[in-house]
Amino acid sequence: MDEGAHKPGLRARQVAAKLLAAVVEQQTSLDGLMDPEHGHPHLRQLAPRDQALVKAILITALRYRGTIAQELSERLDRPLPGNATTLNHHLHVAAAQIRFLDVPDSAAVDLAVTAAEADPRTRRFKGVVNALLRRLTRELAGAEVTTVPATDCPFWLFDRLVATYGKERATAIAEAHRRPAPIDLTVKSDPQGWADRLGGAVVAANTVRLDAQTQGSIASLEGFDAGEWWVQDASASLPVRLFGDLSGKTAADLCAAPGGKSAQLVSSGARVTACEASKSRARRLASNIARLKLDAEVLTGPFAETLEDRQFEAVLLDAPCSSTGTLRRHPDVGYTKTADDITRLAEVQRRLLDQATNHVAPGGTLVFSNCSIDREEGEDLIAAFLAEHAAFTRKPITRSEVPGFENAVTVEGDLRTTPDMLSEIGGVDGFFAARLVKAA
Ligand SMILES: C[S@@+](CC[C@H](N)C(=O)[O-])C[C@H]1O[C@@H](n2cnc3c(N)ncnc32)[C@H](O)[C@@H]1O
Repeated sequence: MDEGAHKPGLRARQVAAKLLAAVVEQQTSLDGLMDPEHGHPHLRQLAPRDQALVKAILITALRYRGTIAQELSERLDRPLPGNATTLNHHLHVAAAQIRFLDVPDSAAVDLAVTAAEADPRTRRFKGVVNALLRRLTRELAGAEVTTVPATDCPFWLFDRLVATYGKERATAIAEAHRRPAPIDLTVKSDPQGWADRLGGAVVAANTVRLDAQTQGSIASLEGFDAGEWWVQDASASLPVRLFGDLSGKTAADLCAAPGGKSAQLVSSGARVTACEASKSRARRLASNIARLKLDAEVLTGPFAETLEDRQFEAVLLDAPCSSTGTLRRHPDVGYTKTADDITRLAEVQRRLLDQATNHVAPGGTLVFSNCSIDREEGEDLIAAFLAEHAAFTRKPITRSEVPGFENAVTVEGDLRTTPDMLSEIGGVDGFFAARLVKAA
C-alpha cells in the first residue's frame, strides 16, 4: 500500500473532498450526508474527531466557496482544465483549512498533495496543488476576507434577493450568510437562570443564545437530559407565539418534525396533535417530545390522511420550503437548491395550505410559516391564498406582539425576518409567518 495512505488526517480530507463533490455536483444536502444513522458511509467510518473536522471543512468551504474560488484562480498561472472537478474539490478543502480553520497550514497543504497523488484522476496535478497552496498560505493565511459579500452567494440566489430586497439589503443578507450562526435554545422556563447557567444571553421571550463557538456537543450541555430546553433559532420561535394564550385549546402542528414548534405549543398549554409524513422524522419527533417530558399525540403520515375530518382551534402549518433563510447554518442550500425548486416548493405549500383549511375550526387560527426568504414562498403565496379563500382573513401581527422583532412586522401585518436583522446580537435565521383566521 502507498505510504501516504497511513498519514493521519488524510482520510478525513479525502472524505471531505468526496462529500463536497456530492453537494455541488449531485445537489445532496449536507444534513443528509452528515446524518449519524443514514449519512455517507465513508464519513461514518471516521473517528468522531475526524467527522467533526470534515463537517467544519465542508461548512467553511461552502460558506466561502466564491471567495475560495477567486483566491485560488488569482494565483494560478493558467486556468485548470474545465474537467478538473475532483482536483478543484481537493483544492477547496485545503483552502478552507488554510484560510479559515485552526489547522496547521503545512498539514493542510501536505495532505492535499498526498490526496491528489493518491487519486489517478488528479495525480498529474500534484505539483500544481503544492505550488498553488503554498502560495495561498504565503500570501493569505490569516488575512481578512476582502471579497464583496455577493461573491459567496450563489448567483441565482443573489439575483432573487436583489429583486425582492434591493441591492443594499441583499448585500447585507449575503454578508450575514458568511457569519457563523449562534446556538439558540428555547427554554421551558426561567430564561435568565438558564442563560446564567449555560453562559448565554436572553435574546427573545424564551430564547437563550449561546456563542457559535460553544464547545462540546449540544447533548452534553446542562439541562439537555432533563429536557429543559431544545435547539431552535430565535426567529423560528416566533410563529407559535402568534397564537397568543393557548391554555386548554386544541392545536395541530401539521408538519411537525423535528418538533421545536410542537414543544412550544405544548408548553403554551395547548392539547397538541403533531403530524409528520416521514416515518423516520416522526420517530425523531416522538423521541424529542419524550426527552422534553411533554405530552402530545404524534400521528405518522400526511396530515390530510391521518387527521381525517378533525378540526382544531389553533393550526400551525410550518411547511417544507427551500430553507433559504438558514444559509448561515446550512451553506449548502445555495448549491443544492435552484430557482425551479422554489417554484416547485411554493406549489407544495399552496397545496398543503389548501388542505390545512379543512382542519381549522370555525373561528380558529391558522399560522403559516417557513424558513424561506423568497417571497414566492411567503408574501406572494399568502396574497394568492387570501384571494382564493373567502372564509379566511389575515389577522395582522402587531409590533407589540413580537418585542425585539418589531422591524420584522410588514406593512401587510405578516412577519418577515432576514439574516441581516439583529446583527448586533448575532443575527437571526430568515423566516416568514402569516396569521389567518377562519370565519366563525
Ligand atoms: C419545515 S419542517 C417542520 C419543522 C418543524 N415544524 C419544527 O419546528 O421542528 C417540515 C416537515 O413537514 C413534513 N411534511 C411534509 N409534508 C407533510 C404532510 N403532508 N403531512 C405531514 N408532514 C409533512 C416534512 O417531512 C418535514 O419534516
